[in-house]
Amino acid sequence: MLQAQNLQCVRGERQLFSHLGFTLDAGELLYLQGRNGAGKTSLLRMLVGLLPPVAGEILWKGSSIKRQAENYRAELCYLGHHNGTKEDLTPLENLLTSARLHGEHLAEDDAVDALEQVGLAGREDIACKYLSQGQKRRVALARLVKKRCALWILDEPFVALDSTAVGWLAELIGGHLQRGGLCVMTTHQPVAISAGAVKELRIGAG
Ligand SMILES: Nc1ncnc2c1ncn2[C@@H]1O[C@H](COP(=O)(O)OP(=O)(O)OP(=O)(O)O)[C@@H](O)[C@H]1O
Repeated sequence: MLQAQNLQCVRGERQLFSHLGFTLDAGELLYLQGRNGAGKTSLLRMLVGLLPPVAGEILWKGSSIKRQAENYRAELCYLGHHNGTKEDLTPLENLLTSARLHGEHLAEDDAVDALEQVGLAGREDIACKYLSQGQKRRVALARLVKKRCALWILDEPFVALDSTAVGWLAELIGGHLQRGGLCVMTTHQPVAISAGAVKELRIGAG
């Protein structure tokens, strides 16, 4: 369903990778690996269409993501390095605003339920600037709970989470894969996720 063909990435003066390719099918998880600065985030940004490759092509369901940008965006959920939460808004406002910006319908009850599932019950109405780093990460992750999209692209999703939240997120990703979803992610922490097929791709040397 997701194919990367012959990708080349250059940032500044440096070529980070070239001739990079993989295929990922329904129910599969791809771990991107590599040292700091190897180009993992750059590849994720390419996969979501935010960074055009110097060469190569990314295909979703057999056709270039450039030719179906809107459809493709509707089928993916990207969680970047940064949480993308607005500090002055509450977790509930953040979740509802993010859904609206992405053209999704999210009922307030469902948003409250998502926040409860990520362990933020009782914190829904406090401005995010008063939350801890791990709680802010949980606000960002709450987006994954209700959004039913096929492809999850996650950049270091476990960062700042305590062990309970790491276990919860591993189960959430496992459930997504069991329902036939796909996931590409980077992590420097080895986390056990039950998935049909786990693929690994190492970027750069070392
Ligand atoms: N906008 C930019 N202009 C120039 N160079 C950039 C830009 N963004 C990133 N880089 C460089 O590209 C390289 C790869 O960065 P990237 O964030 O993709 O690495 P990474 O593998 O995700 O690293 P980490 O494990 O530390 O998160 C780094 O050397 C970085 O400095």
